[in-house]
Amino acid sequence: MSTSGNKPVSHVIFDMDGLLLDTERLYTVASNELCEKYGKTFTWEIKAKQMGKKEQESAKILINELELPITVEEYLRQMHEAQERLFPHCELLPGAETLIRHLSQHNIPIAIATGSNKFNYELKTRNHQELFELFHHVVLSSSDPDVIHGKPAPDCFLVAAQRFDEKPIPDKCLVFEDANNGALGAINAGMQCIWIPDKQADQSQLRDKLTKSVFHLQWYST
Ligand SMILES: O=c1[nH]cc([C@@H]2O[C@H](COP(=O)(O)O)[C@@H](O)[C@H]2O)c(=O)[nH]1
Ligand SMILES: [Mg+2]
Repeated sequence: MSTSGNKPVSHVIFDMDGLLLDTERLYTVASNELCEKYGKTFTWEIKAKQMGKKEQESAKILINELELPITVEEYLRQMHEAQERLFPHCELLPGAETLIRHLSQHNIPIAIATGSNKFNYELKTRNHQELFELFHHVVLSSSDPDVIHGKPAPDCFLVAAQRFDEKPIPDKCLVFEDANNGALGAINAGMQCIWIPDKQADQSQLRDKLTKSVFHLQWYST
């Protein structure tokens, strides 16, 4: 398998939120609800800083940016309450299922590297279990002791590569990401990256560093 003008890849690592699952929209619903309680406005600029981070890091960003009068623990308690209500209904994003099944049928090893934790992973994948079983492994940055720093650090991608049986070098791994932090993390890991950003993302930061940038995973579905 190769991507045009780039090095051949043997293993594929997927981000999860906003890439495979339509959960970024739900994080926004939960964050809006929380911010409104304190008379504050949640913005895309703040969200972009949070995306892909481990949840403790992400909590600190929002609390500091909006000077919320709550602790990280209280923020997480309120967010988990909203997420328990919202995530079990999340849908797959267009093209995700076709691409996952295509790679799996062709015996290309696939894994997930997400900023999420175990609790949220179970909520988000509850209705998609058969599909998520096709992944060789899943790295949950917020619950995994081997992931010290969240994206844009390379940690979760390097851990994901090491957990494939073949332990591929980073060069041979291709990452699909939606978040700026995630795409930077993949590049920092020395991997190739296809960036599928939200339409609101600031693209100037990343364009020249990436293997490819597209607006839809469906673009890759055969
Ligand atoms: O609006 C938000 N989006 C995303 C996150 C963080 O990003 C992670 C999702 O990362 P990824 O895209 O790597 O799966 C979530 O678990 C959460 O920690 C967040 O806090 N708020
Ligand atoms: Mg994402």
